[in-house]
Amino acid sequence: MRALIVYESMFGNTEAVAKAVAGGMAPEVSAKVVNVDDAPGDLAEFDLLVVGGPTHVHGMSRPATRKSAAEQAKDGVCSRGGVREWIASLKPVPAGLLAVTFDTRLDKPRWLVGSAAAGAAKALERRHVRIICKPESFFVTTAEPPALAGGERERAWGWGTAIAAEMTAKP
Ligand SMILES: Cc1cc2nc3c(=O)[nH]c(=O)nc-3n(C[C@H](O)[C@H](O)[C@H](O)COP(=O)(O)O)c2cc1C
Repeated sequence: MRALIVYESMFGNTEAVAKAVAGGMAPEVSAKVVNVDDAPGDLAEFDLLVVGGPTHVHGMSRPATRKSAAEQAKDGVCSRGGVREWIASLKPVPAGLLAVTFDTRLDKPRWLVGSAAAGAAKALERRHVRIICKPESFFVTTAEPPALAGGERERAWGWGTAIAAEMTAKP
């Protein structure tokens, strides 16, 4: 079973979550973790797609919000592109491809701060990809630059383990 984990990250937190999710999926699911800037357009070799991005202005990032993040990131950003644009650029996806989405965001009610993962799930569904569990959020602090909140790396690892168990469960 093969998974592709595509992440977008400005300050490194979503990247850290993506790597923890991959760690949690092993060894049942072999996960390839790629920055959205290097993400392939052909998904034929994968059974599961995991897409993660930072929440910007209540949803997936846009060029203007990434520019704003880049101005705050003293050491430069991890990603130049965004998952919104990558999903839109996908060629027809292989039939039967499954997906899950996650984001990083502030630890406040979703109605207040939004969720990039919810937007990414909807965008993938529009591309006829089946979402197999509800979008998940991992929390960052309000520090500058933001950092993963305590315990979130471990929670991401556990989320990866749960998804791998779901994928490999016998019917
Ligand atoms: C331009 C901008 C807009 C943001 N808007 C939101 C928001 O609407 N809701 C939220 O919870 N966090 C918001 N944040 C905080 C980001 O979610 C946070 O920077 C991100 O999760 C960090 O992940 P990264 O290190 O992978 O970039 C915003 C951050 C930036 C730079």
